Amino acid sequence: MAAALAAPFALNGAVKMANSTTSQAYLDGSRVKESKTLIADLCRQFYTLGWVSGTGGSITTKVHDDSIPKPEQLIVMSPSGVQKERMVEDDMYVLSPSGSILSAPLPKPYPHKAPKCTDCAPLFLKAYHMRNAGAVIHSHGIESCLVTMINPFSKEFRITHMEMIKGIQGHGYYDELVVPIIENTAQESELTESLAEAIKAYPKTTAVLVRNHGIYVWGDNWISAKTQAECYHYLFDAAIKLHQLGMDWSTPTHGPIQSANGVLGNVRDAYRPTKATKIASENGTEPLKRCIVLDIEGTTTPISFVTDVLFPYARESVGKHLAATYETAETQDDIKLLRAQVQEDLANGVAGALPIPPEEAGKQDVIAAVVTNVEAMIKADRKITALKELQGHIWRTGFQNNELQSVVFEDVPEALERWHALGIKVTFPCLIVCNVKPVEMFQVDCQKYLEIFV
Ligand SMILES: CSCCC(=O)C(=O)COP(=O)(O)O
Ligand SMILES: [Zn+2]
Repeated sequence: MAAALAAPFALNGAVKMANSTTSQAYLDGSRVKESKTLIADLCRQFYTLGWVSGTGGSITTKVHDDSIPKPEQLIVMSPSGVQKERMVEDDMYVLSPSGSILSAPLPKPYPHKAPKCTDCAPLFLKAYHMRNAGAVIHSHGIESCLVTMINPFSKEFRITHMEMIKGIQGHGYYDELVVPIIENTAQESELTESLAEAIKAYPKTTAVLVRNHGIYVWGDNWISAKTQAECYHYLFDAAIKLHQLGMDWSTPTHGPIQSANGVLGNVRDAYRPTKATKIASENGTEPLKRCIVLDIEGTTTPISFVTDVLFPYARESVGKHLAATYETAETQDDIKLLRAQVQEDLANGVAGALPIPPEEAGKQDVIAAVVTNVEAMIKADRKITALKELQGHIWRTGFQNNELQSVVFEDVPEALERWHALGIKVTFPCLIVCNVKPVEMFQVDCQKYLEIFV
């Protein structure tokens, strides 16, 4: 027999709920009984799946009763620290919709511990209150644990193009399923605030993963929570197996994880522990984060963009750029560099070199001579600093004026987003052949993922 508690809601043997008064008889009645038995049955079943072994994991359901609006239905929860597969109806707690304990199990003799409501109670209440859930399952299934460990910095689990995604509320086969990951804490109840934050930040989610621990899954009722929990575990298992096969679970094709030479790089390699990472984690400090150094020409951007767009643009814009910026210190420096280069070229008899007159000759004459020299240098495909500097400045203006539109391969934004989600920084080598700041070579929506080049 369960023991009824004197809770703030108990009124002369009646339990006052938000809009209705329920008698003690209701608390002891068949609907509550069915929910208690259901939790015991489900726990036995989930034990065989490894979701609630070693007393871990927990289940809660509302007392489904069509005559009572869901926010006012009573809640049944399992006890804490017990062998979940051996629980019976009388082991369960009954709570009011706001979370007050209305009835608790009777103590059992040694070696049983004194009864206590599940430590997951505050977390379950968040799902009830923030999502109007009808049932919540907390699983310690190893798949839900391992999937958070593959990429230890990831804040989300993402997967797409898997049939079982259809079993998750509001999702279709082609949708990307995103499950937030929160960090584990010493005590279950300490997870409450980060779980609430994740629920708020991911309005579409019906689950939250807890790193190195498990998952919380909720649904409109116990059937929905159970179905979704099964689908989530299936998808985590699939992701782990794909990862073991060297395949990328997060892309639509689930193809091989690209080699370090590929555009996407090798995310597994990005997490292969280095000595420094190992030492840091052994010391209990946060492991070092990794950085990917990207090339642009031929890696993120077609080489043809440089040859067919950037170089012609620079050639055609020299005169206009010099005329518009002639008085600036930057352009004066560019002209100074070019004048010195031309003097050297003249001394060496380089074809096409023509003297650039001194500043006193006037803006027009200086610009005309610079344009002639620059055209000859571009025609000869000279790789000289003076030319690269001027070209870089012309391209920068072109990107700023939107006369130049950046081009990146179609899988680059996806890779940048994924690396960003994994906490991996993306940067570029200091010397870029075309002397454009890398950030300018990317569409605005990609720029946020880049470390700004300085
Ligand atoms: C070995 S289980 C540790 C506690 C835990 O994570 C859990 O889910 C069980 O909580 P409960 O209080 O329901 O036993
Ligand atoms: Zn747990």
